[in-house]
Amino acid sequence: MHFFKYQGTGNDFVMIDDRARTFPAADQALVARLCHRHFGIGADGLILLQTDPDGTLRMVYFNADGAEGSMCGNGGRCFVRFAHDLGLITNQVRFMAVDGEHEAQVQETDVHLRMGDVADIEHQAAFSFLNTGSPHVVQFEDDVTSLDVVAVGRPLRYAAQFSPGGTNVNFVESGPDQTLFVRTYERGVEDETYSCGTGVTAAALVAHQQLGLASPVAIRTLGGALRVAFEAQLNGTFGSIYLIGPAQRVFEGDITV
Ligand SMILES: N[C@H](CCC[C@H](N)C(=O)O)C(=O)O
Repeated sequence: MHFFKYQGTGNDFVMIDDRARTFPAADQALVARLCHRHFGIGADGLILLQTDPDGTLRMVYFNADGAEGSMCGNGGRCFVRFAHDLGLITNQVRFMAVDGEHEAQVQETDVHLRMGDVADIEHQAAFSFLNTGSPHVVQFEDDVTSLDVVAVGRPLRYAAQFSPGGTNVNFVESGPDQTLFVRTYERGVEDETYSCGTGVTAAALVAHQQLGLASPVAIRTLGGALRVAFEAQLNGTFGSIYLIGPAQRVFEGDITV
């Protein structure tokens, strides 16, 4: 099986050109093995690039555990780069994903990916909860650098109030220059990843509401820098949300399945 490997701020994905629709998408064990860092290629997730009969590009995303996931922002940026590298698109594209249609632009090394509008942010005492294509807890911390993200994140990921689906968990530190530092525990990977696109999007929107940060919000992750641009409406909803940052091919190869 031929594959490509992409990464966007260190969130890495096995990318398969599945326009022939031959990939056995129901085989969770296969997807999990391809993503495994010791028995497979190694990735946080796997993405199929498909085309519908009417020519629409379609992104199908699986978490590293092999189950089909909800929307993946960094994966979406890598998907756009992949379609561009294959010569399927110019610098502007529309594609379908699990949460609906997305529009994106390729601008040099960056991909600007439009995310779905966000209507509801639930603020609780310790954290906020919202869905940016995937569900996210956003919790502010004074010192995110030395936080044990897995130890603190995992109980929230499995907390009864988010069952049965669970949630991703983001720890956010607000820096002196209006930038955020975000570390994320990702469900479906069940570990910290270097960056999570829907997670930093969630962090930026909460930081706008709670800290007054203006669009575009600059965010640092373990895997690099991202920006989130948005239009905040007076009624507390958000539109024209863009996740902006680099996405690149790392290597390609063949694996025996
Ligand atoms: N890394 C992804 C998020 C994947 C979401 C997934 N972990 C889930 O909620 O099942 C991102 O860049 O947005």
